[in-house]
This record gives sequence, C-alpha cells and structure tokens, in this order.
Amino acid sequence: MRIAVTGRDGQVATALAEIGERTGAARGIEIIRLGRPELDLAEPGTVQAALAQTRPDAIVNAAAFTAVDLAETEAEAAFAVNAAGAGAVAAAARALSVPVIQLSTDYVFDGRKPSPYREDDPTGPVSIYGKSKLAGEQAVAAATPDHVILRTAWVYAPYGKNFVLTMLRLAETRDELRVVADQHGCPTYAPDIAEALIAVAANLLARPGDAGLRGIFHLTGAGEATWAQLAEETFALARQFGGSGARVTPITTAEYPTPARRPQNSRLDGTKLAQLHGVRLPDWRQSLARCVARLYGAA
Ligand SMILES: NC(=O)C1=CN([C@@H]2O[C@H](COP(=O)(O)OP(=O)(O)OC[C@H]3O[C@@H](n4cnc5c(N)ncnc54)[C@H](OP(=O)(O)O)[C@@H]3O)[C@@H](O)[C@H]2O)C=CC1
Ligand SMILES: Cc1cn([C@H]2C[C@H](O)[C@@H](COP(=O)(O)OP(=O)(O)O[C@H]3O[C@@H](C)C(=O)[C@@H](O)[C@H]3O)O2)c(=O)[nH]c1=O
Repeated sequence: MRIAVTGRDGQVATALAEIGERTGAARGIEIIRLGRPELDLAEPGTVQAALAQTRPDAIVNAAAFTAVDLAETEAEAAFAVNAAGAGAVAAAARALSVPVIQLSTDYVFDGRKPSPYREDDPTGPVSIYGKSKLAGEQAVAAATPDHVILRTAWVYAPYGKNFVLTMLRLAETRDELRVVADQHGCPTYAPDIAEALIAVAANLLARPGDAGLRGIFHLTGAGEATWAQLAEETFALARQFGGSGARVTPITTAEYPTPARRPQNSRLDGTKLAQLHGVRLPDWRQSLARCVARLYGAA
C-alpha cells in the first residue's frame, strides 16, 4: 500500500513516515511525504501533479494552517489552505481514483455540549481556524464520495509544534506556569494517529464500495483532560525521567486571553470509528508516557 501524505514536516506526516521507515518493508507499506514547494495547498495548481507522480493507493491530507491564533488575522491564508487546499487534494484523489483521508479538528464544534461530541452533532466553530477546517470538510465531501474525514484533537508528539513541548520548554525557565483548567479535550499522540490512518486506509482499499466506511469519524486518545491536567501529567512524567517540571496553577480561560476563542468542551466520542473501522486509541496518559520517555531517551 502506497500512501501519499501532505504536510511533509508536520506531526502526523512525520509519524506516518517513521512507521514507513521502521516497519513499512515488513508490512508492505510505503509512505511518500509531500510538502512545499512541490505541493502547496495555497497553490491548487501544484496539487494534482505532485500527488499523481507518487502513484498512490491512498492519500492522506495532513497539511494545514494550524496556527489557531494567527488564523484570526490571516483568515484568507487559513481558508486557502484548510478549505480550498483540502478540496484540491480531494479532487486530485478523485481524478486518481483513490480514497482520501482528510484530517480535521475538534475546533469545528462550539464547545457548549456537556458530553463528548458525536459525528452527527451540529458544528459551530468559534474560531477562524475551526471555520476554515469545517469548510475543508465540506470541500472534501463535495469533491469525492471516496473520503474519510478524521476529526482529531490536541495532537502532540516528541517533535513539531505542540502544547506538550511548549510546556516542557517554558518549564526550563519558569517555576510556575498558569494553565487553563476549564477547557476539556482529548489529547492525541501523533504516532497513534499514524497507525490509525494506516488501518483506515487499508479498510478503504479492502472494501472500495462500502459507503459505511466512508464519511466523518472521530479519532482521539481515550480519556479526557484539561490543558492544566495535560501540563501536570507531562511534568510528572518528566520528573520520573530525571527532568524538571514547573508548578501548574490552574486558571480560567478568561485569565488567559488569546486572539482565538477555543471550545470549552471539545471531547470527541470515538465509538463510530471503533465499531466500523475497528480502531480505538490508547488512553492519553499511556501515550504521553511513551512520548515523554522518548524525549528523555528512555524509549
Ligand atoms: N495539531 C493539532 O493539535 C491538531 C491538528 N489537527 C489536524 O491534523 C492535521 C495534521 O496536524 P499536524 O500534523 O499537527 O500539523 P502541523 O502543524 O504539525 O503540520 C502542518 C503541516 O502543513 C504544512 N502546510 C502549511 N501550509 C501549507 C501549504 N500551503 N501547502 C502545503 N503544506 C502546508 C506545514 O508546512 P510548514 O512546516 O512548511 O509550515 C506543516 O508541515 C491538520 O489537518 C490539522 O488541522 C486536528 C486536531 C488537532
Ligand atoms: C502556552 C500556554 C497556553 N495556555 C492555554 C491556551 C489555550 O487555551 C490552551 C492550548 O493552547 P495552544 O495554543 O498550545 O493550543 P491550540 O493551538 O489551541 O491547540 C489546538 O491546535 C489546533 C491545530 C487543533 O486542531 C486543536 O485540536 C488544538 O490542539 O492552553 C495556557 O493556559 N498557558 C500557557 O502557558
């Protein structure tokens, strides 16, 4: 199975590439990463040719404008990549007669639901990033029926830009960190997402006409946390490996003003993916332990 993945140096694409390098030969999986300048989602003219030359069996669109706060002032750029760009990738998949898996986000919801969101719950993004990703979902669905939209959340890895690495970096110079404790979500480990993407792609290729395997699915680490709990657990693990952590002071969203609004509740219910694709991710604490162990050279 040859999987072409966009967003070459991002967390998810990197995690997929690692699987390809470590176990791809034994498992018959080849990962081909694409990025700028040869594939630029803001330049839709580059998309089809770049993807076609990889001769993929399936395409994963992991490229996105992910700077949530910056998107508030760069809406046009965010929409170009996350909406039009995603549509261009899906159109290329259709032209190549292969399935496309589009990564999307918990930030398509407004966060007011008191329990975890299901796939058919009404969307209502409260940020430009969320709005642009929702428009991307719609563009993908309009471009090809042979798609899966995987909404994930709070992604972290031992590399790239993410909250866990930000906390560890800030703790190097500060004894105390103030972290919001009234936003609830599901931290998700990029290498877990990568394994799930491979399983979903294999299912799509095995059952080409199965509409039940297509459409929107939620994919997050099991369990739930606040950002403050995620920071605390990160520091607890870092200390186990001889590192240092900061003291976490829980604060409210109002006490940490940001340009973009974030949903208060962005927990996603992964039941549908488990039932139809047989994919369920480990608890976020287990995966965070693997991540931090790797950062400290213990894994
Ligand atoms: N990170 C998270 O917490 C979450 C992410 N997601 C979604 O998951 C997917 C993967 O996220 P993640 O791996 O964390 O993302 P990253 O932010 O780690 O990487 C995004 C990648 O997209 C690339 N990119 C940005 N603009 C363009 C463009 N115009 N053309 C081509 N490539 C571009 C970036 O390139 P460059 O390095 O050059 O900027 C980068 O390599 C995205 O769809 C994201 O919306 C969903 C929920 C949570
Ligand atoms: C750095 C920092 C952040 N925060 C808060 C701000 C915010 O409410 C929360 C998370 O901040 P970040 O900016 O790191 O995370 P953010 O960019 O909002 O993360 C999101 O990224 C996009 C791409 C997604 O799709 C989402 O699922 C989600 O992962 O933590 C603190 O309370 N204290 C701090 O010291």
